[in-house]
Amino acid sequence: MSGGVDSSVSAYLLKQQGYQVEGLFMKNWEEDDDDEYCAAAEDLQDAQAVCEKLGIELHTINFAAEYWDNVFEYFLEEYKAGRTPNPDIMCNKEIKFKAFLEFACEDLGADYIATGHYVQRREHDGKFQMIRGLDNNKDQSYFLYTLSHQQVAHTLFPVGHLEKPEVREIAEREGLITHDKKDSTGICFIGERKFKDFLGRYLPAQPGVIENCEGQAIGEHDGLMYHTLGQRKGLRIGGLKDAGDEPWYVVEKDMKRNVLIVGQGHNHPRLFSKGLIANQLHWVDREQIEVGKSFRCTVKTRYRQHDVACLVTRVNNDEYEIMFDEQQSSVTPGQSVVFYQDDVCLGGGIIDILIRDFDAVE
Ligand SMILES: Nc1ncnc2c1ncn2[C@@H]1O[C@H](COP(=O)(O)OP(=O)(O)OP(=O)(O)O)[C@@H](O)[C@H]1O
Repeated sequence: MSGGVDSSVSAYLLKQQGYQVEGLFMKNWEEDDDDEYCAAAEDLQDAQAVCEKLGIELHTINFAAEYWDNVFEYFLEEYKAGRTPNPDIMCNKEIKFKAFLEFACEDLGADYIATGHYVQRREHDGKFQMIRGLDNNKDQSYFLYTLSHQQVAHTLFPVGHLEKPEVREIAEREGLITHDKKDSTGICFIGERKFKDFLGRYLPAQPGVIENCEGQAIGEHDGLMYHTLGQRKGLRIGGLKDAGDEPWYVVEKDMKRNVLIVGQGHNHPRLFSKGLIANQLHWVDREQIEVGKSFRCTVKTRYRQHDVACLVTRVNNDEYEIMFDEQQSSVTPGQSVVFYQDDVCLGGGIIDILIRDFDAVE
């Protein structure tokens, strides 16, 4: 229980269904002097209030050391390498569905864990598949592709077949104080504080030049790690004659020269990829395919993106090539590519290399 509305209603629904329910609140981040930004204490109080209302016990556990070693260090390494990681996906893999699941089953004697994620599961040929959440707007399967079918088999998703407004209505009707609590946004350990200040505390920033695609210096950046491909906001560009009003977008991070390369207009050709190479593949319940073999499915290269049809080919033991039917804008190394067959989440991997027309020309 996170102290949010989705896990509160999940606990309520399971109790209604006759399960013996207990709450588990985890703490993953030790606050520092900046703790005005950390809502953990308030979240714990809310989880406690909901458990009291439901008449269930609340346990707490601290996974801050595991989180630091397995999620936060990966997050910093990726930024250092010029990539844009997704720590929530790593947190699900290493913490929620590993340390947390093990603790619940082994130490608390649970048969299942349940979370307030908007996904569903379905038994198929004796295995559990992960299905998109019914509420298209909230579907969280993108963040859960690292789960195995055994982990899915041990997890209940009580709100996955509901729309978010229904979940809030249930919470209000049942007098749960979390009913109107705002959805969490952004990276949990950064919270509402400024991303740039936060990252700057852990990684040295190296200021440099911004160039246009013709190699002309047109601005300055405070560090490549503060920028991501496709980004528009926060670029300091100036003094360019006849540039017009169209906004500028990051199209490349030249790590060797510490130069940020930008292109003008949201249709700039260098923003588009026709495919990508992914590694660190995980399959929820699909058999591994042989090297050289292909299959068709749809993918998302970012949360809240429409699926795009593609051909997936296993290139070697570790790498897969994904070629889109239609070019995609702002695909970003370090983010995840997630595979679907209709509503079934097949699995996913980490985007390593982009396949773009202009790369071949250069
Ligand atoms: N600190 C925590 N302790 C225990 N469980 C957590 C914690 N944070 C998240 N979870 C579990 O993971 C689920 C998804 O977490 P996420 O951060 O995406 O929150 P959310 O979708 O806003 O859900 P909620 O409304 O329950 O906070 C939660 O519903 C909860 O079951």
